[in-house]
Amino acid sequence: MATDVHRPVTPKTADPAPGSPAHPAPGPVHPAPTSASVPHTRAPATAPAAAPHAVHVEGLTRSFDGRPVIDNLRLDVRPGEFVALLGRSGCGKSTLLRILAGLDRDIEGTVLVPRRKAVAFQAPRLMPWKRVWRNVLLGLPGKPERTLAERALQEVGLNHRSGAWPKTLSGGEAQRASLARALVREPDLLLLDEPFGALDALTRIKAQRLVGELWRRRGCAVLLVTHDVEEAVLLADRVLVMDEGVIAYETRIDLERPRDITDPRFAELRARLLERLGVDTAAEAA
Ligand SMILES: Nc1ncnc2c1ncn2[C@@H]1O[C@H](COP(=O)(O)OP(=O)(O)OP(=O)(O)O)[C@@H](O)[C@H]1O
Repeated sequence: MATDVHRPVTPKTADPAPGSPAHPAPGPVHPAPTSASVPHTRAPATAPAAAPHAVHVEGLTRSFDGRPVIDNLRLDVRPGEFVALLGRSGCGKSTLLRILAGLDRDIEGTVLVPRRKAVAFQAPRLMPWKRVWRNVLLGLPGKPERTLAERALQEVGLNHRSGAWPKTLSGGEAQRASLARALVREPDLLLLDEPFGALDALTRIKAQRLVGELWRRRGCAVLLVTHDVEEAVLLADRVLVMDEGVIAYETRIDLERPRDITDPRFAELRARLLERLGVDTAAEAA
């Protein structure tokens, strides 16, 4: 697995303009920083020859207006592992995901991620002037064939809308198109930022199942940012809780798949995570 090393770079890299493709193109997204552009690294930032991790983050700090939102954070994700990231609103989950995606490089510390990675956000971010299949191929180098997009669309059950305009898609379809755009990149790491947040309950369940299936079929590592504790326990091998700029708590989900939400062990894990998030489960039951 080819690995990208994200090291602190100055001057600050501009974020992509709103509406620009969210998905880093395959290949070295960030040119290796020159020594002149690496003013300080807290930890040695050399990529191991054979990366034992899909994500390796050490000493990561990201501040806004002098306030660290991420503060000396450490995180490892194994290849093929499904990790869910919970945390109260504003604790820095999306910031972490954007850093892993290479969309924010104004950081201190070391970030090692596979070169092949893709992101899907809560908003599908499709270009309205491009048909669905062209959206799927957006940002890929060369002149990729339509069939490449259609294979990915097939995987998410959307091949029949390949020639459609984005505005004619339902919310669930648009989200699946966004997933196809991620999958077409053959990612070793799939970064999902609340991808089901805007979907209605039924569509959400279907989308969760789809992501579970895709993960099993593809074998890539997944980092899913979510507010939904049940979703995290349903899908993940490991659930992390972010607080005060670090991973404050983590638990392994050893339940067999497919998971049964009526299993008392499921309920126990859910309750423990809610407690960690500061939710009073007794009040919830009342
Ligand atoms: N570009 C920015 N400039 C200034 N502050 C920012 C910027 N991006 C994020 N922040 C701040 O950093 C903190 C973390 O934001 P982030 O979006 O990562 O939180 P989050 O955990 O994903 O929240 P939510 O669950 O509500 O989406 C927030 O206080 C936010 O206001």
